[in-house]
Amino acid sequence: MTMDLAPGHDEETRLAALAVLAQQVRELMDAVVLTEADEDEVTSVTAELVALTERLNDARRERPLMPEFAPDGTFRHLGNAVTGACNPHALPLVIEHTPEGSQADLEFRPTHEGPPNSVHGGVSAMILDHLLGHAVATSGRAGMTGTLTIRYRQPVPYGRPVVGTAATTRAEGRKTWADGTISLPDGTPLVEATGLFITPSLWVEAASD
Ligand SMILES: CCCCCCCCCC(=O)SCCNC(=O)CCNC(=O)[C@H](O)C(C)(C)COP(=O)(O)OP(=O)(O)OC[C@H]1O[C@@H](n2cnc3c(N)ncnc32)[C@H](O)[C@@H]1OP(=O)(O)O
Repeated sequence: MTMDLAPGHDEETRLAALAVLAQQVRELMDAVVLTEADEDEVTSVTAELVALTERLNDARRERPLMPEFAPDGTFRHLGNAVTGACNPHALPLVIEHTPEGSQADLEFRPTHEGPPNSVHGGVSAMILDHLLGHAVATSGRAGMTGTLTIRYRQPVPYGRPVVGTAATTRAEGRKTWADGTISLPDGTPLVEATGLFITPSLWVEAASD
């Protein structure tokens, strides 16, 4: 089912409300991984969540929100798993375009736990994949990740600020390479990444049609 809005409904207001819902679901997910509630309480909460899930599914889209330009002209992808304000899976990452490349202040959550008390390596890799891809895209050479190499130097904490950065390093034909890091605010590197991004032949063919 598609989400047809009632006439006069302000879509931006609805999306803002959806972003608040997504944030509440992030809080809910942390509550789930941290709760010590007893079995009856857990079962009771689950029943309420089943009902809430059904209410949302009464007006279900076929797919998450697509990339688009917001009314103020900024690019956004509200359904994205890394940056989407309307996707509870996303932190969401807010990426700044800097003279060097891309940067984001971020704070992981208890739901990102991998090894006890630190962030799962796959989650760090996902964030770096996106940051590198953003740096490549904003250099004007958008592409898909071909390879991503990660070096885990120190465990990444959750519940405290860390910084993600990325920048392109070289380009050759449809290939662009980028490096990035997740670091402590004092610059101590925790995770380093190098990626190869390839502008798909399909995109090049579509652009020349
Ligand atoms: C502002 C917005 C910011 C958005 C940021 C988003 C960041 C998120 C990025 C992602 O996570 S993307 C999702 C993960 N990646 C994928 O799903 C990619 C899946 N693979 C493909 O779609 C295609 O294989 C690919 C586009 C990578 C390449 O297809 P092509 O048909 O364009 O490649 P082609 O076969 O013509 O090969 C071109 C060159 O690339 C090389 N190549 C292809 N795939 C490769 C690969 N995977 N790794 C390394 N090299 C590769 C290939 O050998 C060749 O090298 P040479 O020119 O030197 O001969």
